[in-house]
Amino acid sequence: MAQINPSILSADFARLAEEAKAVEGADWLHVDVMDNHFVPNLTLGVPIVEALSKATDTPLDCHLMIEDADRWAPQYVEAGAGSVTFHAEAAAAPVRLAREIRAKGARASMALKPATPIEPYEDLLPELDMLLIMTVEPGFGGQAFLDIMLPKIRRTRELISKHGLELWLQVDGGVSATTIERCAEAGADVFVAGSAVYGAEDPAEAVRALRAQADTVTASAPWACGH
Ligand SMILES: O=C(CO)[C@H](O)[C@H](O)COP(=O)(O)O
Repeated sequence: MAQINPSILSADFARLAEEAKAVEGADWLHVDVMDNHFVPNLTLGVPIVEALSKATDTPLDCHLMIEDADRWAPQYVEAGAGSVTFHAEAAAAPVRLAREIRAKGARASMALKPATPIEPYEDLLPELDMLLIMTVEPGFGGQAFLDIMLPKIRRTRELISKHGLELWLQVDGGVSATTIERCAEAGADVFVAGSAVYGAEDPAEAVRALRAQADTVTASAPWACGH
């Protein structure tokens, strides 16, 4: 089954609790943490994640687009995140960090910017619960999907299969009704969607429609693990 994670980057930040409730039924709520250093945008931090985790039953999938991930990521687990994604480009000790996130009780995930290849990280995959392939340059919602990322998604799926891992493969950026099937065909099974969900008249229905569309592909994929 495909998972759809609405990105609150496209929500109304003055009504975050209501916006979180508007997508209950989604698998996870994707929370974009940006520090204006790793990416040229600034969003939210630990106190808001803590408040959001109390405001919704949907588990939080925190995507840290921040420098010094080794220092900050564990604090997002303590704030209530069920999954914490750090960037490979921002972590000094990714293995130690993934182990620390898992030891604190959350799923550990690592993200790759578009220009970062997967191959140097092959041996780290067993340390992770999810790998995030960015399909836009991180920093802003509403950007056009980068088709040139499809081969990387395909190669990552092959590595996951080769090692027999139950690693989730997430894509983030420009995911919509127009692009989700291409991502699923390439091997993604977790889809972050910001503007395609929060820009819709009925965000909960947009989540259902995207999931159904992705499932037309993932349901018959040899690697689908039914999570
Ligand atoms: O991480 C992100 C940007 O860095 C966002 O999650 C992503 O861009 C979602 O927005 P959209 O679906 O509108 O592209």
